[in-house]
Amino acid sequence: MDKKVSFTDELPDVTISALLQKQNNVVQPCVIVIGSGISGLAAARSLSEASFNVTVLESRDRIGGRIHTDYSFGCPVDMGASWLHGVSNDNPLAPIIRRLGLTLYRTSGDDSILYDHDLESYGLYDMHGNKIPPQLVTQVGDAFKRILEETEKIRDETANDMSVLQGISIVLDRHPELRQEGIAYEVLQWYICRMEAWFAVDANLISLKCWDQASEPILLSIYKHILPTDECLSGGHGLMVQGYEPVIRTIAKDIDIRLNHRVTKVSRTSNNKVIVEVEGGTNFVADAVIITVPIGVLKANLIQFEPELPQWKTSAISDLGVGNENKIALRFENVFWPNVEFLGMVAPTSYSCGYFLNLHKATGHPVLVYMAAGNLAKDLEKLSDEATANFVMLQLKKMFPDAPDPAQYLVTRWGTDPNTLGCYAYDVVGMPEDLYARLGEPVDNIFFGGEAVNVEHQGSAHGAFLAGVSASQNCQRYIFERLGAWEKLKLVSLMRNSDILETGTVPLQISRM
Ligand SMILES: Cc1cc2nc3c(=O)[nH]c(=O)nc-3n(C[C@H](O)[C@H](O)[C@H](O)COP(=O)(O)OP(=O)(O)OC[C@H]3O[C@@H](n4cnc5c(N)ncnc54)[C@H](O)[C@@H]3O)c2cc1C
Repeated sequence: MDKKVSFTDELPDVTISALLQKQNNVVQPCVIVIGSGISGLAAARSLSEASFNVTVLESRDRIGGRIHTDYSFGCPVDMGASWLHGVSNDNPLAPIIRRLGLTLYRTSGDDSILYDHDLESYGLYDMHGNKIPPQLVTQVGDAFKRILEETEKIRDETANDMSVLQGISIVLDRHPELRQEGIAYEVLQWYICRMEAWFAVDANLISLKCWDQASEPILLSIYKHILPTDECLSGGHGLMVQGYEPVIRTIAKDIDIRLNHRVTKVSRTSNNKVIVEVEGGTNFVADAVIITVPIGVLKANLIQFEPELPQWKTSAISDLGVGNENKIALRFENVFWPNVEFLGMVAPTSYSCGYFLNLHKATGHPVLVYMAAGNLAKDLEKLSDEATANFVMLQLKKMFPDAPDPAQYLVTRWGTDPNTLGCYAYDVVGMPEDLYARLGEPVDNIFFGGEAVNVEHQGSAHGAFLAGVSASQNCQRYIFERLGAWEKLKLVSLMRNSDILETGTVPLQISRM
């Protein structure tokens, strides 16, 4: 990772003793980071290692944001991010995972997302509890692959954008042989449901034109047999067996983090400072600010800017979509389900399909995690936790009529949680293609990090991490350019090597190859 290297070119030619004489008079530059998700923490860590004075302001009473490992079941259960996408040393999170000796359970050895879990490790059922023959699942999967391939042609043919669902519909008109009937149709809906879960939005809302540009690793993953995958992180997808929390704690170590500090306003002053106002009236003054709050929070204008952000920035914020995905985790006293990674229900619409991640297979704990995305995720947030758990149990009982009640359950509400207001960014039909890049552009001494700023890996933990490091580097460069020669020298003399970004030789621990 490119870090701190370019600054030293601008140093004055001095002796160490002269430097030491001057050192005590130099004030370290001060930066505020808003948000203690993985992006904000990565930014803060990188600034701190570069000897900047950094304070993180976090609205919640916990760190981690959309990475949240819950321990109330007596075992770690990730209610936000749970997979490492790209189980390889190229993944920027690999050095931390390796150093902590965390285990990854690889649900897929390749980079696909639709076929990211071996088909033999799925148990698919219809609404009446009948198991779907695996050959049929494979056969419909092959048809779905062809359909996706054909949608690419539609995109190349048409100047105007359309939704992925419209693209699929045109393909099926042109290629009646790819249409599915009866139970095969329901299996196709289940594949669409899985795709929608990845994007966290229904297929009628995803832009056909942009989904490879903005969600490039995702599309390449979908088209793994069709398009080259050289820009994807390789290594497939691995579940964090001990949960993501240790990674968060490691990045956050020794950083000045103020919990329960909800930022309401960011003002730029005429003397190049920023004033960051927190609910309750406290003000923090700094040389720069890095904003890493979720795109949903920015879209809802929960932070006021003085002067207002320029139009190119506000339009990027409003034009990006934000999807939703919720998890409902159920802990049982005993395991009564088969030893597969995923249990899925097929149905006549993708909305009514569903699936459970079987944590027992990966971690040994008797836990199933239901995942709902798009409109279903939104609708579930209208219910109480108890009603949501009941709904999920009804789904489970379609497959296993004798399923007992869970001993405990957990329900997320990422869409209505005011600290998140959505799951992660997606491309809305008909919008410009440079939104992620614009979102990441600084406005003077206001810098932007967060998942939605990463042009290549948005919607991921490693993408958010990289966006934080990148925002920190831009911020450092900005401040460094404005320092006098002695301040520069002081700063460089204090910089230390990163203890978390280092690349070691310890291999990643993968429990399933
Ligand atoms: C259900 C779900 C499943 C996912 N699964 C995966 C997965 O398996 N693998 C993967 O790689 N990625 C996954 N992701 C995506 C991944 O979790 C995110 O991309 C990443 O965690 C985002 O990090 P971030 O730092 O950008 O934002 P966040 O983690 O959201 O951090 C932003 C922080 O800002 C705080 N904040 C908000 N408003 C304010 C305010 N006004 N003042 C101060 N602080 C504020 C928030 O409380 C939060 O702590 C998933 C996400 C969800 C929701």
